Amino acid sequence: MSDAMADPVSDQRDPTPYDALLLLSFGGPEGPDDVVPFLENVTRGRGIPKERLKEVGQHYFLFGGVSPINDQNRALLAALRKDFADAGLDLPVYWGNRNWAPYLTDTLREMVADGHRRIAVLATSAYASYSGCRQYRENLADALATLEAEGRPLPRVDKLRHYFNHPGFVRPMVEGVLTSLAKLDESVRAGAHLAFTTHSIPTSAADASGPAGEHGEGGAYVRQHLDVARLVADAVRDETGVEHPWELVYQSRSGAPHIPWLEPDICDHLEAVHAAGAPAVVMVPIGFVSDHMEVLYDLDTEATAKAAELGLPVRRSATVGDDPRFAAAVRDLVLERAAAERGAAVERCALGALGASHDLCPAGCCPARTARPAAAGADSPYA
Ligand SMILES: CC1=C(CCC(=O)O)c2cc3nc(cc4[nH]c(cc5[nH]c(cc1n2)c(C)c5CCC(=O)O)c(CCC(=O)O)c4C)C(CCC(=O)O)=C3C
Ligand SMILES: [Fe+2]
Repeated sequence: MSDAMADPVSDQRDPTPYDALLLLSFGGPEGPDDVVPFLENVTRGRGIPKERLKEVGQHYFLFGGVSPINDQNRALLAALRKDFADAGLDLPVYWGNRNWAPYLTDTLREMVADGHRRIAVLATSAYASYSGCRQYRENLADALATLEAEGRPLPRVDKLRHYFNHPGFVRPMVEGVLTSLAKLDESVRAGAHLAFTTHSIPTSAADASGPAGEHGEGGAYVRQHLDVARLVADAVRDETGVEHPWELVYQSRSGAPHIPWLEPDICDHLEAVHAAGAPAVVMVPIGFVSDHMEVLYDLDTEATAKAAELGLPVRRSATVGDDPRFAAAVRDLVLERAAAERGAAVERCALGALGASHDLCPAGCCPARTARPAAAGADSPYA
């Protein structure tokens, strides 16, 4: 691995002003009876067609009604606690979800009861966009509003910056691609294409993602993913000496068919590169932090079946999950933000062309279709 990929986690350990870290995630069902209520939570007020919901419910039932995402977050929680303890960083870590137990509001209430008032928040989404950033901020505002209505003291919550280009996020993915390439038959390995995938979102949401006017078509969402794809592809080339053709493609589209979403879809892409003579493909889910249902169903089940039908050898590379380098990156992000909040000089660690993302989302960043209160940004109604 090149020096530029070296891990620059600082050796300092002062989390002041933070007194706790909250791991904020999506949540998922843990048994067949959870599936429908979970989907109702996810889609409340979002106008997703009934047919799509039935179909997505089937994805979960295929796996016994259990999403792997909660166990993956439990593993990440353990990895964070171990990393912090090993580094001598004394900062308790809690976990709460947007759509399933443990619910964010319950966790935040517990944190306040435990005396925490200044909370750093890590969302399990590395990129800008309404779904990956502002929606989590809206959930934080909702939770704060509930605590306020209950007459409890309100903590201050600071969402840590987007970490798509942090080496602790990028480097494990590079290794994942190398592992997947090694598993391909030697006869097809050198010619293998890399298909970087992320969640499709409406093109209007992509165009509006990030601070208004700072990014062109596709917005911060597409630019950030392109930057990561290029970083991973370049690092793989440096390691193997082979220039693998690559493209950024999309998966998990929902919503009404007449509304444009980001394309091409991974399955259409597999067809296209197969027709163009690609001997094999490695699917690289750079848009996700763990191998949850969108990876397990949309890539490992659906896209893999499509490839089999085409006779195209495919592999799917691992997401970062609970990789210790990712846990160390989270520590780095906490300490970086803590120093910034204290007014101290900070060294921000970021690879690629875009630089480190902002700490505080500016007003109107990643706008919602209908404006709602969002915490942890310049337009937050909370301190
Ligand atoms: C950008 C993005 C991420 C990545 C960032 C992040 O991680 O936050 C993400 C993650 C996830 N999405 C997930 C599940 C679902 N997403 C849905 C619906 C939607 N996602 C969207 C976007 C994203 N989603 C959008 C624009 C919609 C349309 C409705 C709307 O505008 O809100 C639906 C409804 C059915 C359907 O339409 O598919 C489900 C069930 C799970 C859990 C998986 C598990 O259980 O293991 C995870 C991690
Ligand atoms: Fe989603």
